[in-house]
Amino acid sequence: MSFRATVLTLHPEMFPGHLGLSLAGRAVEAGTWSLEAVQIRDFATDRHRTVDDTPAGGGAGMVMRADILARAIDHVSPKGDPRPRILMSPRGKPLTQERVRELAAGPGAVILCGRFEGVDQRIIDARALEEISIGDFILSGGEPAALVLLDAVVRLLPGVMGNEVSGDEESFENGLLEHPHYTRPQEFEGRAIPEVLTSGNHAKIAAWRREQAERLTRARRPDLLAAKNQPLVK
Ligand SMILES: C[S@@+](CC[C@H](N)C(=O)[O-])C[C@H]1O[C@@H](n2cnc3c(N)ncnc32)[C@H](O)[C@@H]1O
Repeated sequence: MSFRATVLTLHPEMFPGHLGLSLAGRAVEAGTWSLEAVQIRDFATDRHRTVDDTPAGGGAGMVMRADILARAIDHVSPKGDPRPRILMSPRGKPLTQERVRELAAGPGAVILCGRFEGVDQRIIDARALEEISIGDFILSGGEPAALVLLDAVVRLLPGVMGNEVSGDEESFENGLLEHPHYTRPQEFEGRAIPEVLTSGNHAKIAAWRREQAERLTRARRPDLLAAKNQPLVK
């Protein structure tokens, strides 16, 4: 089963972007996944292909209209489509590697990219859109966020990554940041590769890596350790 991504956007020319290159691009050619970028303006009803209007209650900017978005969503994802419908949104749940893994195991995703001030709340409610954020900052549009989400998902699809093992050892996969990496030359500007890594002792190397991962996580992301060790209190 191949992963099917449909992106609703005012800028379809931004896709596939970097996802047309390298491993992700080759995986499209191999039929592992597909990407369709659909112009939201094609679902407008007036001559000027208007998709937005002024905010109810006043204020700056424009809001994307629920009726136009509904037509677009229903066209690309009719009733019965099993794919989750996602809205890229700074108000959404932060994207995690766990959610990325779930999406990669599913049939695909329909992704709506906001622009302007965002979208009318009623389309979020009426089509049960899952709001996902890629971080606590504001982009000018959802397109780069959709590319980030799809990049993270596509590299996990079967056969996409050359070395399948590396996926399991990466940051976040076990609740820790990854240990540091080294490669040749043995010495760089007076800095040597830590001795243990050239010892050939695999148990010692594994222990050192684990220790480094824990040290880094404690220093930089204590929230990850806390989330891993403490059961959720409901
Ligand atoms: C200028 S932003 C709108 C910001 C909105 N007025 C707010 O304050 O929450 C336009 C669009 O960019 C996308 N976007 C911006 N920041 C994002 C983020 N951190 N994660 C995901 N999408 C984002 C969303 O699709 C959003 O509708």
